[in-house]
Amino acid sequence: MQKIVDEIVKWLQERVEEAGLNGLLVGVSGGLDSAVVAHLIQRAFPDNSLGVMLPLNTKLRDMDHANKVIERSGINDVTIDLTEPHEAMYSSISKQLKQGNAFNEESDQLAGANLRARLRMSTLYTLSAHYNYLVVGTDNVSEWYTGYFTKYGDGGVDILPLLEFTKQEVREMGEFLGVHPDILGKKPSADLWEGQTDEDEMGTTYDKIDAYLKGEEIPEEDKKIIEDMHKRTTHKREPLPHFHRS
Ligand SMILES: Nc1ncnc2c1ncn2[C@@H]1O[C@H](COP(=O)(O)OP(=O)(O)OC[C@H]2O[C@@H]([n+]3cccc(C(=O)O)c3)[C@H](O)[C@@H]2O)[C@@H](O)[C@H]1O
Ligand SMILES: Nc1ncnc2c1ncn2[C@@H]1O[C@H](COP(=O)(O)OP(=O)(O)OP(=O)(O)O)[C@@H](O)[C@H]1O
Ligand SMILES: [Mg+2]
Repeated sequence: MQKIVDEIVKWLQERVEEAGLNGLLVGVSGGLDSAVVAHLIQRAFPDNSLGVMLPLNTKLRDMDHANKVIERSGINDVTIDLTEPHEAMYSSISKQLKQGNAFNEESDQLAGANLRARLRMSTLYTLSAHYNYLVVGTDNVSEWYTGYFTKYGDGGVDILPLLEFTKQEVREMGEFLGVHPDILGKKPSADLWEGQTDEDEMGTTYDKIDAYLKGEEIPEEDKKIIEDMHKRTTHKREPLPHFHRS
């Protein structure tokens, strides 16, 4: 694990040098993926890395976990509360839709949820321009393959150090880096709505996705869910379709 960590740290340093910028930042949620990235970028740039906490009706437990990440990694930090901006933007869009089309709490849950991820992205890029830092993404291969991220939200980043690692490998890296056991053991969640967990929403588990990606046999129904997700989200992984002049 030491070798992989050293290689990622060097790769991060090279990306910053190549870009001619000063350092790196990441959104710290209190979840595992961003915890691992926070530790890695702190190692790459001890004085020029930033963990950004962006609560949005965030539960105390997750704030506590995010603070543990900041403490244990030793990364510089900033907190910007997005609860009010999200409420203002969501209700304003809803009000200005034509009558009868206004957002409905239930059916537009996903629209409001994805707006959270995109507000976080906008905030990270505002800080990125201020500090001259690259925005580091946290996607692992399991999320990437299934497209389980918001296009231009948490998927809107500059570089992806964990893209070739499964969720289980990210957990092992977290153990090695000294991520708090409460974070290593908790259920992955996008926290886009109350009680959301990745595995409930997807209808399959990271263990099954990881096994599928390693070419192992998994139950037919899980295989179908994974393949359907992959197909439906192809557009998120491809270059933008554009019209070709004849
Ligand atoms: N074929 C196509 N070609 C080009 N573009 C296409 C398209 N189909 C849809 N689109 C566009 O894509 C949009 C839908 O994609 P998107 O906006 O991403 O939304 P969508 O994939 O519907 O939802 C995002 C999913 O990622 C999950 N998520 C989000 C954020 C963080 C995490 C986490 O793990 O932390 C998880 C979230 O819970 C949800 O299940 C459509 O509104 C449309 O604009
Ligand atoms: N409250 C938050 N503050 C700052 N960044 C956030 C917040 N919520 C989500 N993010 C960003 O969005 C990314 C995607 O969330 P995701 O849930 O996939 O990762 P995670 O929370 O780090 O790990 P896990 O998947 O185990 O919950 C996070 O890694 C983080 O960079
Ligand atoms: Mg999470």
